[in-house]
Formats: sequence, C-alpha cells, structure tokens
Amino acid sequence: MTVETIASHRCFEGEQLRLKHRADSLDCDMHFSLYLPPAARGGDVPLLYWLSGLTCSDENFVQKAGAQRYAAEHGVAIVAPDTSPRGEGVPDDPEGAWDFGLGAGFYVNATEAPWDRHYRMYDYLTEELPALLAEQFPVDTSRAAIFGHSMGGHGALVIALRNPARFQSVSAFAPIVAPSQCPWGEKALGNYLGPDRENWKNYDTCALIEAGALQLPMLVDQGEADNFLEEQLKTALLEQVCSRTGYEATIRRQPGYDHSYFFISSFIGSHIAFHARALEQSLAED
Ligand SMILES: N[C@@H](CCC(=O)N[C@@H](CSC=O)C(=O)NCC(=O)O)C(=O)O
Repeated sequence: MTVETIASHRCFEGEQLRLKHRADSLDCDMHFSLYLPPAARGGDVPLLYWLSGLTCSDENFVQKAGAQRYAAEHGVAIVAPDTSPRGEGVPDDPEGAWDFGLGAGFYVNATEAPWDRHYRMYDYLTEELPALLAEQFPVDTSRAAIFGHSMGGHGALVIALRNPARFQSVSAFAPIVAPSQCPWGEKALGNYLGPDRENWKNYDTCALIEAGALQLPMLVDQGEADNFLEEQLKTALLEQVCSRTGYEATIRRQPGYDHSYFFISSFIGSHIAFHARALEQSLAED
C-alpha cells in the first residue's frame, strides 16, 4: 500500500499530515488527514476516527475544529477521511445538489447502479483504511473510538453500533439519527440502497438501537439553535428509542448553538476527553 504525503505541519508538538492513496474499495484515489500527537514518537497511540458532514472534505475538521490541542494532551491520533469517493468517473447528483453524491457518501456500501462501483464508504472505513493505518503509521487500531458531525455523526453512530467490539466509545455532534425518516436520508438511502426500506435499517441509528445494538459509551451534543434540527436531525427520535430500549446515551441539548464548526469547536475538547477516558478504562480492564 503506497501512501503519498501531500502536506505535513508541526502542530502542538505533533504533526498534522495530509495523505493520498489509491483506495481499492472505492476504486479511486483518496485524501485523508491524520493528526499524530507528540506521544506517537514513542510508539503506537490510540486512534480516533472523525467523520465529517455534507459538503466536507478531509480538511474542514482539521482546519476548523481545534481538535489538535486536545489530541496532543491526551496522546491520541485523529484520522479524518473524506466524505465520499472522488475523481473523474465518480458519479455525482444529476442536478449537482450538495446533499447527495460527491461530498455526501453517507458512509454506506451502495448496492444500486451507478453508485455501487465507487460509493463503498462503509467498507473503506471499516476495512481498508484501518488496515492501511495499522501498517503505515504509529497507531493502535485495536484501541479506537469514532465520532463525527451531522452526516458524519450518523456514520460514526452506525459504524460503532454495527462494530461494538472495535470501538471503545462513540460520540456525535448534531447527528442525523434516523436517515430513514428525514429528507437527506431518504434521498441518500433510496438512491444508494434502492427502494426496499428494510435494507436501510443497517444504516439507521434509531433502527439499530431498536433492534438491540450492544451498549457502548455514547455521547451526543445537539445545538438547540441548529436550523436542521427538526427536519433532518430529529434528536428527539434518538432520545425516545434510548428511553424505550434502555440504551444508555448522554444526549446534551446545548442552548444557542447552531450547526456550524463554531459549535463543534466549543465542545470538541469534551468529546476527546470522553473518548480518552473510555480508552483508558478499556486498557485498565484488559
Ligand atoms: N453548503 C450548504 C451547507 C452544508 C452544511 O451545512 N454542511 C455542514 C454539514 S451538514 C450535514 O452533514 C458542514 O459541515 N459544512 C462544512 C463547514 O465547514 O461548515 C449550504 O450552503 O447551505
């Protein structure tokens, strides 16, 4: 596996990297960003996966969230992948809309043509990228957590709920908690997976919890001034399914905060501390 370093910046005594590689699962070249804390010079460090939202690349988070200070303090690496396959030949929304296609892979394995050739972000994130990271960088992929924003919050929750043995904890900012029940999700899942809504349940946080997903430490922050809250994000559905099933999640409604990276940067330190605690606890239990 060849990985090309596109950029490297010293940051809080660690390194912020931007990398490029051929992704077989997506059949295209991909960029990803990786922050290595200073502790990584002494050996493998735990790994946090950050999944971004609609319209993002791997760069929004590393430039806007202010996560590196906290990752350096806690000695954790953070990988920020892109949000969809990219490049010539990768199909996009026929009308060029920003909520589907490029920048909007929804972290699924598409089953429907023409999307099924490249839009396999679930396999990329759960198989190909972890293997590449373990082979080429000082990260311990067996000590991992996952978090994300909006579409990326949906991706983080779904990937953690479907792979509870691989993640010590999961958190999300303003996640789409029930893509089967909101316009962004219905458009994406309908196109990528086809009309049979049974198949959508594998990619729907509320449906996975309803079906008995195993308990993981889970933290969700949701801004109350978020203009996507009622129509797209529907945090209330997560609150309801957790209370109905007894799934324990800390769901914090944050007054005055909107959907932007100003919201994310306000609570990123608390999310990284949450994951660092869970990772330390799992180490103590081993
Ligand atoms: N471009 C759109 C707004 C799209 C938007 O708000 N994207 C969010 C994620 S939304 C859910 O997945 C985002 O993270 N944007 C990138 C950023 O750096 O803020 C519009 O113009 O309305």
